Amino acid sequence: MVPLLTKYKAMILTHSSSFITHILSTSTPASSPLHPSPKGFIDSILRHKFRGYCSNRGVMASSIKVVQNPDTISYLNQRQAAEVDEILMGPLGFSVDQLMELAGLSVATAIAEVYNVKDYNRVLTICGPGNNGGDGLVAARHLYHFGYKPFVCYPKRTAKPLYTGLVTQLESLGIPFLSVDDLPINLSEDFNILVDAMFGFSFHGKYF
Ligand SMILES: NC(=O)C1=CN([C@@H]2O[C@H](COP(=O)(O)OP(=O)(O)OC[C@H]3O[C@@H](n4cnc5c(N)ncnc54)[C@H](OP(=O)(O)O)[C@@H]3O)[C@@H](O)[C@H]2O)[C@H](O)CC1
Repeated sequence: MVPLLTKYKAMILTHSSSFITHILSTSTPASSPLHPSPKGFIDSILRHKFRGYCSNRGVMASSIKVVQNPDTISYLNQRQAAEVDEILMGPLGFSVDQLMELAGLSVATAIAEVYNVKDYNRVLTICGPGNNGGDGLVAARHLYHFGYKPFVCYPKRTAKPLYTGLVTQLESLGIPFLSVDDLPINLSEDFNILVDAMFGFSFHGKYF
């Protein structure tokens, strides 16, 4: 299961998200065709698009390197992920909401490809206060449209229109918002899938 998730993490990173999707179920998911080589996809973006762009325009991005292991898994660290976003939102002209929509849709698509909606229906998305949390709100909306039963825990909200709009869209679909106190101690009792959208590359402090 871990390699699958890591592959998707790599794929999702190409859409500027450092999302990690955690699957709580212990049973093995049904296999399904994966996107051909996420590693190749991310390599091609980083090597050709960004580096090509940067060498043309003199923008420094040479510090972006894809770390690969022999099992064709690619990783970006925190700084590299932030650097990809800076390029996307700077010289390449993508907007935050455009990237957020792609990130959330990528997460929902990855889940739908690996975990069939019949056996893995109840999805809890835990959303943090920043853009990573916004990615999670978008993912919950797409999961609903894919036939899943999403639940959202969004304890620290922001009043910015981008986020209030995402919340309104979820409320209009009747997607339940749960407080932290509503959550069971053992999440796997109530949910099949947990989407961790708490923090992305702006996390500071220590992991524990
Ligand atoms: N171009 C973009 O920025 C896009 C990014 N995308 C995704 O968003 C994240 C990065 O989003 P960002 O808003 O910069 O930050 P985070 O979501 O990682 O979190 C910032 C908030 O988290 C709080 N924070 C950080 N560390 C802690 C901590 N240890 N304890 C409590 N709270 C913490 C932080 O609070 P501050 O008080 O420090 O301000 C912020 O509120 C990126 O990874 C992508 O996944 C989108 O895809 C769209 C484009």
